Amino acid sequence: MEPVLLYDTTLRDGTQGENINFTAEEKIRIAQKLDDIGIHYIEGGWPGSNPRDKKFFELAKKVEFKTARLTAFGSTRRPGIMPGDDQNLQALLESGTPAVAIFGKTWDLHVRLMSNTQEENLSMIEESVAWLKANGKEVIYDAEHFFDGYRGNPEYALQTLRAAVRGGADFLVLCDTNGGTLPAELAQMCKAVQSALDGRNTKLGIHTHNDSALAVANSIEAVSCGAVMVQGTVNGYGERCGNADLTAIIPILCTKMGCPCISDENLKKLLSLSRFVSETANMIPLSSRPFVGKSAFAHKGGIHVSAVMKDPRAYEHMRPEQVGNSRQVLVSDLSGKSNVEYKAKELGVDLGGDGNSRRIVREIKRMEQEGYQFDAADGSFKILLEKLTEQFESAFILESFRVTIEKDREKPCSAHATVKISVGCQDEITAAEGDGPVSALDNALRKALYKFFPDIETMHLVDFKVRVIDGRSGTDAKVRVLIESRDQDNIWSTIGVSEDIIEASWQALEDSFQYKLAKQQNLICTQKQISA
Ligand SMILES: CC(=O)SCCNC(=O)CCNC(=O)[C@H](O)C(C)(C)COP(=O)(O)OP(=O)(O)OC[C@H]1O[C@@H](n2cnc3c(N)ncnc32)[C@H](O)[C@@H]1OP(=O)(O)O
Ligand SMILES: CC(=O)C(=O)O
Repeated sequence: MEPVLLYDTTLRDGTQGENINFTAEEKIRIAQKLDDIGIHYIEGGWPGSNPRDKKFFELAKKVEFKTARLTAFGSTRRPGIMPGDDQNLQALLESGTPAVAIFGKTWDLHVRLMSNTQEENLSMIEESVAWLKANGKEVIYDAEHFFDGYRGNPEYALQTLRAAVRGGADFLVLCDTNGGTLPAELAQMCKAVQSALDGRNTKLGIHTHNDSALAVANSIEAVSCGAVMVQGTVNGYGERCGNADLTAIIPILCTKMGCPCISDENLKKLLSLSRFVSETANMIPLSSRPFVGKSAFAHKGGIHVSAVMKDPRAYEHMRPEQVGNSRQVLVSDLSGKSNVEYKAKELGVDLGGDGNSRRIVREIKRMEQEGYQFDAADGSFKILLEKLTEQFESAFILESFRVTIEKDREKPCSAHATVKISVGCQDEITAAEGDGPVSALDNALRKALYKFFPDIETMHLVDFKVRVIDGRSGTDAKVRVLIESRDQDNIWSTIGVSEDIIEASWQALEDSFQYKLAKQQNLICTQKQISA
């Protein structure tokens, strides 16, 4: 199969997605990551559109890209003027990139919408491409609405492509702009283009949108039909339902189609690229995203885990490490002993025999029926395993706590907590305030523990989620509290369940501190073992 070139448009079409926004500096950082993974073309933005994209191309002049050709995006000239008089085309030259991409109209309906004539549209395409070529650019011609245009008026759609070929375009990119095309018809139309342009040396590319959830499938289909450039975005960000997701297309090409568009080493950076872009876009990474999502290789069903432990191929279509991901085993009421044994090993807990794992499975199922959800709370699960196998060593014991909330007419609520704990044979009582009751409890407990474990300072609560388990019972319903905590090395989650939200919060909070302190004790033991 001919090598396929990857064309990333995260920084242009990606930013046309709702809530996706990057500063010029962030765009540079993303471009460097894209270059680092081996993307061949990076579309940086539309310099004729806004000052931010203009600034990006100014900043990019100082960046050396290892693999990628930086590309500026724009449209054909406006009707009735010369290309040299068109500000948008001028801006493309000023961006100083080796390659440019321009889009033109393929669909006769759209030509009419512009109150343009079909002849003038053909001239706009040919002259704009020719002018950019005469100015030394590699030109990628995006045939906007190609598939809709071909469906409506195939002869005119082909004429627009021929105009781009006459202008000297290096690539003709067929765009499924509205994302409504199905793979089989897309394949037919790609083949029709190939036979209509037979003998001319223009290479075909594909640019698809995900409105029918088929952007990746359509891109892959086009490659099978001979397209040598695939356009897409990281995480599929883009206008409306998004663009073709490169985090799926790249591994499919590399591992399933015998088309190694990036090296095996670079493929391992895919998850990190995906996370970097979602982090920069301030978007929560989608767990179920194929290949790079947190759940992409997560096994919950007991039957699956039992088989995966014998041979991962049973329920994994590829090795997660190939894309930088890893296998996860989740524990829940759908677990069997295989889940528990796998997870215990991962968490470093010795279960001491088959009988124990069966007993633990029964206990998990009972507790999940009560409202616990262990696949979201590794920290509490580790503590539970240790308790059930009598290995748990409590760093502290709660003697009592008291929480009060005060509301004065004008002022916002204020919360105060008093906590009494014992550590070894010493008692400690502390009081603290907080923005709310859980924050007050957290502050009081932290203060009490600090005297014995100063390292507690490095730990912070980063997320607190409350979910009513069965809302039909009104205010008597049980609540589930999930707390996520972190220190300089780790993130862990803990859980509490009760009819009382403060009690549920305390359970999750206590587990969180116990987990941290056990981790610290383990470290001290390991260090002692090392120095001995
Ligand atoms: C399929 C795609 O994703 S194409 C990319 C779409 N992306 C964007 O639109 C984001 C960036 N866009 C912008 O910043 C602005 O729309 C600009 C600067 C390009 C143009 O702004 P304005 O001049 O105010 O025009 P406006 O956005 O209202 O309309 C677009 C104009 O471009 C014209 N146009 C559309 N496609 C093309 C084309 N391929 N070639 C030439 N002109 C075109 C339209 O006919 C319309 O012209 P009109 O103003 O004479 O009616
Ligand atoms: C060019 C482009 O972004 C499109 O047709 O969707």
